[in-house]
Amino acid sequence: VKKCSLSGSWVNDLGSNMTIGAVNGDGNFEGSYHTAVSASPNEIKVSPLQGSMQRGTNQKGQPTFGFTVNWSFSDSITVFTGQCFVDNDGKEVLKTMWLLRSRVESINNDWKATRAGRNTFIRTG
Ligand SMILES: O=C1N[C@H]2[C@H](CS[C@H]2CCCCC(=O)c2ccc3ccc4cccc5ccc2c3c45)N1
Repeated sequence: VKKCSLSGSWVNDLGSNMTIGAVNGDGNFEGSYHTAVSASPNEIKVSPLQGSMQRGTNQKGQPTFGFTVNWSFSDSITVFTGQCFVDNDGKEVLKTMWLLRSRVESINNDWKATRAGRNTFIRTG
């Protein structure tokens, strides 16, 4: 099976763009994320991401991964987790789920502080 690599540039179903650098020997990587959407009143800025992917030898080249985006323009954070697939046309697709934790003023508001969702990413360029 063609290997699926996370390095490079991706766009998701919301129009957000992400660029991931080289994956090091430990399976760790860094990159940047430019979200197309936000529920924050602040202007959206490119934000750093860091993550890891599984590189077990038993992988059929379709690794699982996780990464965290620290929203540089606000006091919130998103963790993505998913898997890199090669689809039937040989295209690489990242199927992910995410949790967005927003800062809330009081523990009484903790119940409404986490949003969850899914995103699919394909390569750009
Ligand atoms: O590509 C993708 N884009 C979206 C999905 C998952 S991540 C998400 C973008 C999140 C941007 C930060 C944000 O909305 C945000 C930032 C700061 C906030 C501060 C305070 C908040 C209080 C209540 C609710 C919020 C909801 C989102 C917030 C923030 C808050 N995929």
